[in-house]
Amino acid sequence: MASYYEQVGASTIRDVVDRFYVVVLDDVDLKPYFDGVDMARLKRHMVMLLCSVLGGPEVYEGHDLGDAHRGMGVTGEHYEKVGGILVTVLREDFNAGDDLVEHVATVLGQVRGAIVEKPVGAAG
Ligand code: HEM
Repeated sequence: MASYYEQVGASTIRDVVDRFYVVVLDDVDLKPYFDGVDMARLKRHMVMLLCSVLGGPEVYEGHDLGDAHRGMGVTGEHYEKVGGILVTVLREDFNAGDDLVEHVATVLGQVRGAIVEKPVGAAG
């Protein structure tokens, strides 16, 4: 059976990532995290990561996700928001099927612990 990557194609994955960051940066709570960030590089790394998560041949060459987000103080609430944006973009803007969306949601659950530094509702 064709991998999700083969079904979707690398060029669509690039479009998904472009759209994803448009929505993320449009959110007043999320935007400040990305001040001064090299977005071209970030998008390139996110595309590689998403391609490999979907079964493509790309090898993720960015930092380990824990290292990449260390010190940012990403809250659980903001994590759910970002993950929710990715899922919504896939489902609503790109008509991704349930299987693909569920696979991505599973991976989001697996990497959450590496990225979130503050539990939901924690002060500060
Ligand atoms: C939802 C799951 C997430 C995934 C899969 C993810 C993935 C990534 C990847 C692949 C990078 C690039 C690392 C590198 O270039 O070496 C990155 C960087 C970054 N992420 Fe995330 N991320 C997630 C959630 C978040 C959240 C919730 C926030 C903040 C609210 C966030 C903020 C950032 C920022 C600001 C950078 C840039 C770091 C820098 O270049 O200095 N990420 N992320």
